[in-house]
Amino acid sequence: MKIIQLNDRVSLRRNIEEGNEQQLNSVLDILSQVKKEGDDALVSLTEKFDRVKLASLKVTKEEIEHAYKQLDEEIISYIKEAAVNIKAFHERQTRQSWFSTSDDGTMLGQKVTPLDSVGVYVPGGKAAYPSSVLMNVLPAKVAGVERIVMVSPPSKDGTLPPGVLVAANEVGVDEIYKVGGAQAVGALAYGTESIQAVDKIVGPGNIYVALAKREVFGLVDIDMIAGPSEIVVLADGNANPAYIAADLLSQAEHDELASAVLVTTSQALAEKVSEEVDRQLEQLPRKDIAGASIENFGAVYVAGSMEEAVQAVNQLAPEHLEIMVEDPMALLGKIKHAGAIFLGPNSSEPVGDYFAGPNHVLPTNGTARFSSPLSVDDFIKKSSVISYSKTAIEQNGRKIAALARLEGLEAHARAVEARLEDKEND
Ligand SMILES: NC(=O)c1ccc[n+]([C@@H]2O[C@H](COP(=O)([O-])OP(=O)(O)OC[C@H]3O[C@@H](n4cnc5c(N)ncnc54)[C@H](O)[C@@H]3O)[C@@H](O)[C@H]2O)c1
Ligand SMILES: N[C@H](CO)Cc1c[nH]c[nH+]1
Ligand SMILES: [Zn+2]
Repeated sequence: MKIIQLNDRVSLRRNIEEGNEQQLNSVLDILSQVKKEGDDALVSLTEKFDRVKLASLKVTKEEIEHAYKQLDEEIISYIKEAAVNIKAFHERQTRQSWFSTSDDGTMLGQKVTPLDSVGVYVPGGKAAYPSSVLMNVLPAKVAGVERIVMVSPPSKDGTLPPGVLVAANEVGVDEIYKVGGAQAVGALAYGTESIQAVDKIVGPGNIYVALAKREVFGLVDIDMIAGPSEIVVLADGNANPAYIAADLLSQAEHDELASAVLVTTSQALAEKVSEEVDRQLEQLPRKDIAGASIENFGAVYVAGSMEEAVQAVNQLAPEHLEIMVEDPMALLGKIKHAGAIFLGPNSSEPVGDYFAGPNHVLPTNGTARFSSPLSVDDFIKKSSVISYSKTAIEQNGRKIAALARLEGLEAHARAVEARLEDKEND
């Protein structure tokens, strides 16, 4: 792993979310096929990209029952326990409608309503992600979304992985379809004969999924464009190099484009972690992927002071930040930009990926500067409520009419004045 003396130009930005021209053209072509040909396009595109000819897109009850038989009781119980933790965390995020009344009889408020329908994309190319089913569906459930549709690309035998199906069934997904990539996003946005369109599409995916989500945004809402995983570890000289190397590799194994970075005040620790990464990498089953990620987007930065190190972390604004210093709580207040912050030696990043409760769908590529983890807020919307009394309109009607005329909007002014002049308005 490269060891670099820190200067002020650290960045995780990888300019990958734009895609190249060929990828964008391919996505536009796929979306237009789905719009024109509906289910026929979904079947032929699945044959082309996933190499499977589907007899039907919808997952049946029998397929879900079969999935339960393929998994050990023990792992099913862990999926259930993770779901309990994730649900409990997200229940603390719920918002209530509120209304307030003033002496003149005015009532103002904010009405909170869950979205009617949501489509959840679960990636299925390089790995199966039952954890992403829980993380995307549970906040929608807690928000009260009525219809939750899941899509995921089928494996070569035309099925979805058992863990994905069991997780979906455990958290109450209403409909599951075996379709992935840009074509799945198109189906959720435009609707086809079998898949009714939804109001919002959430969930991570590869570049084709990301570009398709960006393209249909406006017709439907989207959560974010979640890019490849990122981890930054902030450590002092006393941190455990083996733990740090293991945690860096945990994210590197996601993707050749994932990034894993250590920022430390200790040259000695930098050297030990670099050696540990090389040693542990050799023992990993996905060492090709993790190795490419470490080679291209891995780095160890050595800072002159903890202050300088914290500044670098805020500049990186990583998806995941682990703080491995003597007193991590003392540094927490100084961290401004990070999707999820893991404190102390036992809070390894995968604790958050699977089990603790907070969401693992997080802002990437520096977007933690202005955005937040997926949450219940992503699945609700707010309507403002205004109720003016006779007293309130009499006291304020002329002011409102004047403000309308300032904008040259006579009809606005007259609409309000109609109430003031109406003798029957008692
Ligand atoms: N941020 C998170 O929370 C999170 C969680 C899990 C996974 N991920 C990320 O999601 C991504 C998953 O990517 P993936 O590829 O494994 O699965 P995916 O399901 O996103 O993509 C697979 C689909 O891509 C389409 N595709 C493949 N090649 C294509 C081509 N040449 N032209 C058009 N379409 C094509 C196919 O339809 C295929 O079904 C990874 O980057 C992973 O790191 C992120
Ligand atoms: N670390 C990923 C988000 O960057 C989420 C995940 C799913 N499974 C394992 N990890
Ligand atoms: Zn992960």
